[in-house]
Amino acid sequence: MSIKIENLFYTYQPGTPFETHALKDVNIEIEDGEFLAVIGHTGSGKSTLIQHLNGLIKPTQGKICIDGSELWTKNTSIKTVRSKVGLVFQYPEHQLFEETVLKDVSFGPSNLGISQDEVEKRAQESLNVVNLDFEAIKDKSPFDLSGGQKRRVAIAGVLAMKPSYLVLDEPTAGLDPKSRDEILEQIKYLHEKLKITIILVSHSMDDVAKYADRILVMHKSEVKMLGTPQEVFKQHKELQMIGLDIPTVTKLLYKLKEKGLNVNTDIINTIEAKDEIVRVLMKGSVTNA
Ligand SMILES: Nc1ncnc2c1ncn2[C@@H]1O[C@H](COP(=O)(O)OP(=O)(O)OP(=O)(O)O)[C@@H](O)[C@H]1O
Repeated sequence: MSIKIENLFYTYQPGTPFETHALKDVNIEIEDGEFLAVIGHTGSGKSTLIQHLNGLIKPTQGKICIDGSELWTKNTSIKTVRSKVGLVFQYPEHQLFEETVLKDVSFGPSNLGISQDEVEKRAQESLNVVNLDFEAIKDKSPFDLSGGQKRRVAIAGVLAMKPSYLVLDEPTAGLDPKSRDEILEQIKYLHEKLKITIILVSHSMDDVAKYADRILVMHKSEVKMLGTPQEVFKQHKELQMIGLDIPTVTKLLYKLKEKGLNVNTDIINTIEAKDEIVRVLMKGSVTNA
């Protein structure tokens, strides 16, 4: 059981002046039970990547298999995929629209063809999992809740579908530090106790290092690194050197060459010298997906 992504490319608005290659040749496998964090600068392709996982967007090229079933083929129903892979968007509370919390959390499961009792049972369980008191909150309007509570109600709505994979796009964005820690601890609980596979997009290296089994680093639409937090951090320290000025990078290029590494010194004193440093440092030390 796993999510397998092969040769995935995605282009927004192809053939127009606004054409953007948001994903280029992404190949990764996410194992059942794993906690994978996805990090990268803004615009690096993180959201585009995760929206492919539950069939929200269709690849321009390449394929995605969920537990062996290939998406976008006639044998795989999108409805089944969406119940297996739950997606929590950035600012999910903006999608709360029912009059009561209970109705909102019940919305997803009530479309699964299960009994009303089962729907309510799932809503109750999911609200408990995200630390909200079912009786106290079920009849409240979602609009009367705090920011952190709204976020938890939105996550409960996805959990009520009983997904095997939970994909969260920056679930802590805009929250205060206390609410952020609470949400991350709840995600940890879902992973450890309920054995849900977690795919978490985050901007915070510190947060992901604490919780993730592996970290996927996206950079300019490509997978830059994929490894354990230790591997990625070791590399990240080295990569911080690209923030250095060009004369320093130039000195570094020569030093690396002296060490016997295969370095192209023809590009000294250019901006490309920084890319060369990255290439040399990256080579061989981290699994490139
Ligand atoms: N609907 C769209 N139409 C055109 N281009 C888009 C669209 N959505 C995203 N893009 C572009 O695709 C690239 C990848 O965007 P994406 O949102 O996947 O990045 P991201 O890493 O999730 O960024 P952020 O951290 O800011 O959410 C960016 O260049 C972005 O401007």
